[in-house]
Amino acid sequence: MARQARFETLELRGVGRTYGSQVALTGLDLTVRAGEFIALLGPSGCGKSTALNCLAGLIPLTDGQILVDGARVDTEPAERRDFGMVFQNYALFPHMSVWKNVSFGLEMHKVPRRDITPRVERALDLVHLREHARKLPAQLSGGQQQRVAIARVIALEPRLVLMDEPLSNLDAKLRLEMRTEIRRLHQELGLTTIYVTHDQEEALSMADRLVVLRDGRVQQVGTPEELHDEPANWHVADFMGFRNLLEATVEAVRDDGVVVAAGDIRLTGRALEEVTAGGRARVAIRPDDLRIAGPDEEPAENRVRAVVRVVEYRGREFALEATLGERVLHVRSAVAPAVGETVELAVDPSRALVYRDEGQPSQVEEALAEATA
Ligand SMILES: Nc1ncnc2c1ncn2[C@@H]1O[C@H](COP(=O)(O)OP(=O)(O)OP(=O)(O)O)[C@@H](O)[C@H]1O
Repeated sequence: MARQARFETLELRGVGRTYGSQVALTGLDLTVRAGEFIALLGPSGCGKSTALNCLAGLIPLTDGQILVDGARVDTEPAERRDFGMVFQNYALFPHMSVWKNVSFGLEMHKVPRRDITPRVERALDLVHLREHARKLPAQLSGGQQQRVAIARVIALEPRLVLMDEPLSNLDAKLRLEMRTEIRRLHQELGLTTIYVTHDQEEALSMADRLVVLRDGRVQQVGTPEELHDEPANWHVADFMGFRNLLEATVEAVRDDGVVVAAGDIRLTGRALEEVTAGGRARVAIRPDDLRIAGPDEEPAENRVRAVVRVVEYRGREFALEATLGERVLHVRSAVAPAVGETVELAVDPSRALVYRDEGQPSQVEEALAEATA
């Protein structure tokens, strides 16, 4: 098959997929620009693999359209889309050498013989595997196998690269190395990439834009900074590492902030969704935005007195858990108080994000409920 020209835009319009009465994905709208690195992010079962497989043409859509530069591709079979896929389990041919694994796709695509050798060489060079070309996949480490899978896709020069949790079978150190490697390849080759992961750090460090999914629906699309600083709702905040999610009642909505009460705690925060006095809310605070304040430090507002229960050393700082009645607060701190000590925790009102609460449990609460069931 002849290579198709790179595109300007890839558009998903109302893409959905149901399995009987089970909605795996619904109403996915997204416009991807040429050269972008997009991460589809969300917890297990949120529909990210479904979205990727719909794009790849491995499963048909039940709703919506996929367009490349305005022309529909969702009606085309997978092999006509010119999209390349890197799978979680590498999906290498075990009986073929590294070289053959990479050249095979080119042969299948009827690339002229004289072009195959330079393309395989270049792809293997890019992933630093040239000297392993004669080996079989079983003679390689997991990281090297994943590099072969990536080389195979690079050699095909597809107009879109799809990656489904490509690093989840690697150990932590290799995962970090391969993150940088994939990012470097993306920058060097400018391949438009859609990358599925449940790891928010991975997504934040690699992607130009992130799409956060939950229960098959898009929650937010934004740059890493946008998602990090201003999650659209408390579920996104939950997923983005705001470990403190206090259930609260809105006391007052003022120009300079929203006053909320969570048991004995009273805080002024910044509303990122419309909230009304008397309504339920969730206050989301990152562990590194809760700081231990000195007794005479000004201002004295936005303070919580809590008892330190756990102190864990984490390299340059400490991860603390402090309790206040039933509540547990997670704090990142440069200093380590003693276990049992009472501390004053302070949060800047702009860093206490206030959201509407419809009463669903958070990830942690769900996990606790499952564990005690
Ligand atoms: N073949 C299928 N038949 C029925 N339901 C399915 C099928 N494939 C997926 N689902 C359901 O669709 C929902 C989304 O699944 P999907 O695999 O896309 O999630 P995911 O976010 O990729 O999760 P994971 O990270 O665990 O792979 C889930 O509730 C899943 O059970």
